[in-house]
This record gives sequence, structure tokens and C-alpha cells, in this order.
Amino acid sequence: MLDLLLTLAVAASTILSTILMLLPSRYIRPSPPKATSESSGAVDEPKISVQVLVLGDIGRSPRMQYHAMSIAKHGGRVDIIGYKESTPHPGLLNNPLITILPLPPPPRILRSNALPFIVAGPLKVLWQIWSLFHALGYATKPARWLLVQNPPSIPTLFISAVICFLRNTHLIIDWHNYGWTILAGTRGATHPFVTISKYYEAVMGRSAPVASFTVTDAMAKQLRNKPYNVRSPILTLHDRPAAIFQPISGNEARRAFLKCLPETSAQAESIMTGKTRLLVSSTSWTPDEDFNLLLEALCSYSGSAKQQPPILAIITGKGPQKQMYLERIAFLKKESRLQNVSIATAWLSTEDYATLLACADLGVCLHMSSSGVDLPMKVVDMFGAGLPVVGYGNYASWGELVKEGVNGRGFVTSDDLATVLGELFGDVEQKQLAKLRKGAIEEGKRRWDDEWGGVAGRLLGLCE
Ligand SMILES: Nc1nc2c(ncn2[C@@H]2O[C@H](COP(=O)(O)OP(=O)(O)O[C@H]3O[C@H](CO)[C@@H](O)[C@H](O)[C@@H]3O)[C@@H](O)[C@H]2O)c(=O)[nH]1
Repeated sequence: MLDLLLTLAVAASTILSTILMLLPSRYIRPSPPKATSESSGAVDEPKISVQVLVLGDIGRSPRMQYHAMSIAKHGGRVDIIGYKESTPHPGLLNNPLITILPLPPPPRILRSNALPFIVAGPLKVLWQIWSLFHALGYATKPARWLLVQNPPSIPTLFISAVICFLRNTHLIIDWHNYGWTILAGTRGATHPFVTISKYYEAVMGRSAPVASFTVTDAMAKQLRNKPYNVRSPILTLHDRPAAIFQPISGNEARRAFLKCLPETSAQAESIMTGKTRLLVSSTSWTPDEDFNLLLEALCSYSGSAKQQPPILAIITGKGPQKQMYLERIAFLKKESRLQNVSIATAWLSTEDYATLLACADLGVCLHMSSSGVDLPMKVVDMFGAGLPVVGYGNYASWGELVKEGVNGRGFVTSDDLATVLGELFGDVEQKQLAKLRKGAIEEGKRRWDDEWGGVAGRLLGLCE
């Protein structure tokens, strides 16, 4: 009997020791040094170390890329972890303080619609759990901070909390929106997954982070109340334009760019003289943006009895519903409902995307906000480029971003949008657009760096 007990004790202690040895290493102050520059043999140590996590395409996650660049700019070491599907922001590449760690994408069968959601969903989550755990726990050095984008929240928030516990890391959740409201948009508000997801997000939000950032004041206020009841500090960090978004420097620069860009080259002169109006919208082609609103408005504009200037509409971005809308556009063209309107879609380099916004006459935003308290980054890009915006504005936080008649206009229905387009583009002297442009330039003056330093920089101990 004693022999058996002894054998069991040895086995249990061996298993426990093995588990302990296999656990991810822990963060110990100061952060592990990494050489950044060597002058007279001295090695600069990064001030802090941060894992920046987004369970999405890094290149299409502007806010998380800006976080990474800001941390590095202030001397912090960053591992940015996410999918690498498109080219990341140039500021991330070749930066000695920033390492990009790509997550392996789930197998093709889980990404296609071959399996029902009830099977593919959990399998995809299992895949993500393992890849996240490996990336955060083993493929990267221990860090003082983990800054995680929410949503997606499953399984990101849970894995982040476990990793922070194991590695002695402080967790910050960067709330861009809520996962459960997005899920409700596709599955319906009463779907059991939506309820589970809501309470999971509330529990994780309440228990896991040492602090949270939100994109609006309205969201911060919600998080302090039921069902979230977050008690750790919540700091609003409004999206602001990055330095790459600037108003165009003059007519010659505008003409040169419009002539070079394949989507605008044929109509460059006509846009320059104001005969054709250049409208730009950007999107991730997700179900929370109803492009039918824009298409219907363009059809009404096109069918108007009034003589109105032709429109060239360029929609930029990548995403799941793109093909569906391309088919819809082809149908409307075939039906001759887009007479004086041309529509092109594109995915541009970050530089070209920024310059196109600066060269356009009007930006359109169809972001509908599943939660009512997030805000579209694209409008911020547009203001940075000095571009006035017309956007869907029927949600609580819209007024935190766009001032009606000062830097943009809001709409609710496609008829409203058609009316606004008629008013702005039908104004031969372009006085209204000029006024809005002035407001957009003014709004775009406060930049990401100014906003970030006072909120995130201070929390991380990088700025005064
Ligand atoms: N390089 C490049 N980027 C593009 C292009 N077109 C769009 N983008 C990028 O895609 C973004 C728009 O993507 P959305 O997914 O439509 O984002 P959003 O609605 O404007 O805002 C998102 O981020 C916010 C936080 O920053 C969230 O609050 C919001 O819920 C949403 O997730 C733009 O800001 C821009 O960075 C392109 O042709 N080229």
C-alpha cells in the first residue's frame, strides 16, 4: 500500500513539474533587453514591452497598427500579433522595435461555408485558442502589457486573461465595439450564441483587464453600467487621423494623382474642372454597412429630373460582401439605373488610399454601428485628409464625431442621402462643399499622436 502511494506521489510530482516547466515564461522587471541602437557600445533598452493583439488582418486594423507605432515611437518594444492578409502599414515594417507575429489562418474547410456554423464555429474557435495560446505564450517574449482588440472577443479575451495570469502581464482591452452586437446583426438578437456571447464579454470585461480604452464616451459610459459593470479604469481614446492622412497640397498634386490612379485617370480632367464629382466610400464589406442605401441614393440621383453633375464613386476596401454588391451594381447598370454615375471598387496601398481621400469631393460612410456606441475609423481618415463626410447618423455616438453642417451631414434613409447628394453636388458654386471642407480640415487637425499621448501614453508610462 505504501509502495503504491509513493509511486502515485512520484508520478503526480513528475506530472506537476513537467506542466510547470512547460508553462510560458513569466515577465520579470525590467523587460528583457533588445538592442535598438548601439553607440559607443551602449545598448538602449526599450522602456516597456507590449503585446498588441488583434484576431483579424493586421493591415486592416488601423487602430491597432497606430497603437503599435505610437508605443515604438515612445521607445517601447512591441510584438503585434494577428493575421497577415494584406500589407501592414509602412510604419510597422522595418521598425527595430516592432515585430510582426503572423497567426496561422484556420484550415480552408473551416473558412469556407462547407460545414454548418454549429460545427465550423466551435472548430474554428479551438484552432484559434491553440494558435493564440502559442503566439502569446511561447512565440513571443514575456511582456509587461497585453493590449487586445475587442471584438472579436471569443476566444481572444479569455486566452488573453489566461496568458496575463500565467505570464505576469497587465491586460488592457481596447473596446472598438461589442462582439455580441455584431453577432446579433447576423444571427438575430434572440440566438442563444448572442446571449452567451453577451455575458461572456461582460464577465471578461469586468474581471480581466487592469484598464480599458474605448472609442467613444458613450461606450465608456455603457461599460460602467449593466450588464458590464466594469470597475477598473475606462479611458476614452477617440480615433484620430494618423499622419499619413493630409489634405492635398494643391491643384497640381491633385491632378497628378488623379491622372495616375487607374480608377480615376480617364476622368481626371473632368474631376479637376468640377464637371464630374468624385465620391469615395471605404468599407470592410461587412453586414453592418448597407451599401444598398448608397446604391439606391445614386439611382435616385441618376434618375432626378434636375440636371445634376455626373458622379464617379470609388468604394475602397476588402471584405466578405464585396462580390454580392458587385453583382448588384452590375444589375443596376444593366437596368440603366445608373445613368450619370460610374462606380469602381478598389483596394489601394495605404498611401494611395490616403491621397484618394484627399483628392475626393465627398466621403460617404455607411457604418451603422451594431452597438450604437462605436464610430467608424474611415470618417476619421476622411477628416484627416480634409474630406467632408456624409454618413448614416442614426446612432448615439455619431454626434461625437460629425458636427451637422459643419464638417459633414447625416442621413438615415437612401432618400435622405439622395437629397444631400443633390444639394451638395447641385450647388454650382460648391459653396456648401467648401464650407464643409473647411470644417473637415479643422476637425482633422487634432491627430492620433496628440490623443494617444495623453491617454494611452500616460497609462503605459511613456508620456507625461
Ligand atoms: N490600405 C487600405 N486601407 C483601406 C482601404 N479601404 C479601406 N481601408 C481601411 O479600412 C478601414 C475601414 O474599415 P472598416 O472595417 O469599414 O472600419 P470602420 O467601420 O471605419 O471602423 C472600425 O474600426 C473602429 C475602431 O477603429 C471601430 O470602432 C469600428 O467598429 C470598426 O471596427 C479604413 O479606415 C482604412 O483603414 C484601401 O483601399 N486601402
